[in-house]
Amino acid sequence: MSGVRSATSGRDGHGGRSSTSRGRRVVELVRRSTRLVWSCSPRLFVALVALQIVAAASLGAQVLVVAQVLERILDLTEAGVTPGLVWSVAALAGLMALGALIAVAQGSVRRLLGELVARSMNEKVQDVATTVPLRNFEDPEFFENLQRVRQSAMTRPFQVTQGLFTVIGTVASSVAVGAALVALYPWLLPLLAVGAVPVLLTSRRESALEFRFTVAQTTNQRERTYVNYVQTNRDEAKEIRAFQVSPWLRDRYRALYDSYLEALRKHLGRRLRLATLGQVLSGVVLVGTLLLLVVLIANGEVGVADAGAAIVGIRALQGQIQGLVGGVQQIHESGLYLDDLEAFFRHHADEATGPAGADDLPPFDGARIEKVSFRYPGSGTEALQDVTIEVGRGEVVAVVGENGSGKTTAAKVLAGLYEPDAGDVLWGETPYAKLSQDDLRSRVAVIFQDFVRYAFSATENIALDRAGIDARQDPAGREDVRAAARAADIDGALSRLPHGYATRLSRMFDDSADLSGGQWQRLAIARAFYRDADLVILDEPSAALDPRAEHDLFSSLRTTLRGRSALFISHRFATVRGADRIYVMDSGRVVESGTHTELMARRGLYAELFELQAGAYFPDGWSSSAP
Ligand SMILES: Nc1ncnc2c1ncn2[C@@H]1O[C@H](COP(=O)(O)OP(=O)(O)OP(=O)(O)O)[C@@H](O)[C@H]1O
Repeated sequence: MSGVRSATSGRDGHGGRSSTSRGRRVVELVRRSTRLVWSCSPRLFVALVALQIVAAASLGAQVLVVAQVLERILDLTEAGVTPGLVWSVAALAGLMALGALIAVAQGSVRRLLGELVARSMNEKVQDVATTVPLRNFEDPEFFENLQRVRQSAMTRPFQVTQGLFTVIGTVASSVAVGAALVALYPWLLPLLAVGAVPVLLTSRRESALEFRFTVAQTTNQRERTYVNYVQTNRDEAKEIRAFQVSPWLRDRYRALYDSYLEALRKHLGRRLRLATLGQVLSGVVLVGTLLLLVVLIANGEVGVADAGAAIVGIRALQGQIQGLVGGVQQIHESGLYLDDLEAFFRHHADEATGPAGADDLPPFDGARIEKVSFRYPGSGTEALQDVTIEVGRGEVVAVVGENGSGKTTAAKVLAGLYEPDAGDVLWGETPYAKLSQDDLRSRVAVIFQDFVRYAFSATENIALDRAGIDARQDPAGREDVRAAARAADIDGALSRLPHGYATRLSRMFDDSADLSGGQWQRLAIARAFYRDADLVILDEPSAALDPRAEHDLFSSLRTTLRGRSALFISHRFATVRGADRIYVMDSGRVVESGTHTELMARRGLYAELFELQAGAYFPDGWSSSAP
């Protein structure tokens, strides 16, 4: 992640760059923006450029027609209203109307293009976020970068599009109006160009300030978003009320916002001072140009009609140059974010691809983690130390241990979600690292304690898109989806929903329904059963189940698995008894393993925990002959 940081920090666009390299940077940014926008829709790109050219030509023509109109108006007393005057006025009105119409069309096309560019960038960010190794999500710096690029991907590509077309349009219009001005008086144009320089320079500095401000505020922004989310999210709503947390959260939100606003005020003050400096200097040059025009009229070197048209032209050109400066500023400002986005994509591209020339996944013949150690990024202690856990073909294996002993971490390593720092993770005898991650994921089904409750239909929640589009809307549920639901004993409840399997499971949307905690858990188990995986990993699958459901689940587990292997984590020793092998974890290590009978005979940690739990049911003393 530090790579992303270094790719963005210090890139303020100034840093002692010469004006040639600054010019090159703008050209390079225009080239990249053009490529980006073009790749999203060549057709709209061409349409927009064509519109810009027509708009520019109409603006240049307007200046010349104004000269004609003024000349004929000055002739009015001698010649009266001539057809030439009427035609000139009509041409001027027509050109102005055309300009206005083109502006409306440009607005629409720009908006569409902007959305297409934003979609493409957002999809790239989503691709990275959903494919990088899970370990990244343990790293605050990754989150920070992800948050920033996610935000920039939403708005900045749109701005690049806007900026690019503003530049194209204003350059074309400036050329057209400039040509008209040169025709009226050759020296006006260079003077006006000089006037634009101060604004150009200060606007570049403003862009750099803006980027630095955004980067500096990312942490604050993330925390505000989180506090806002907690206060407005459905899952948190009950606890917020029960624990009366809202005043504390509100204060926290307010404090974060205050600190952001203070920084924003300072930042805006700096931008305003810079903008004022640029505008004042450019204004001085413009006043000089207009005074020159007055002198030229007084000396009779320029006619009154031409001078009038020149003033109209200068006004138009000034508008174009300001637009050009704004466009360059927009591109430059967004360019810094584009760099940031591209650095993020580049940095994570290799991670997402997995091993080159991955081996074919051999038929399943057991999987194991062997002498594995693992430390979470930024954590001082090892979550796993020298851990070996094996699941043979057709075996049902359990992992038990106290909170924080490393069970979930071991399951994630076995599922191929975390790479260990030391030791091996093997599919049969092939290390996971040599296998295609996609193939591996398709052969392992994992249900975590905190499985996701998708606000989609029941079918989609089980099949996760594998059932096909039609099945999602089918209240009766497709047979394979129902078979998985039956195995997890949730078919009845889903069939009774208002739209059966097509019911959307969330109260967030109209015409939807929600399930109880235990029903959700059964649905998650159905999700694991639905996948045709060789290895099923269930992390506390029965935590929310009632005793009957739990008994049913485990008594039928082997039948349901139909010869597939399973590793399950549980705190309930009654469910663990029937496992082929039980691993007992303590402080990141496997301290015991064996069958229930073997472990009880050892009189170690397993026997202690088992008897502790059993004792709660049999306070007068538990014996292995108890029911
Ligand atoms: N994302 C994380 N970042 C840093 N440390 C973590 C993270 N997740 C877990 N840990 C730490 O790793 C150790 C093992 O956690 P793990 O979740 O594997 O335990 P567990 O046995 O599954 O616990 P439980 O029974 O409470 O679910 C704990 O000390 C925990 O604090």
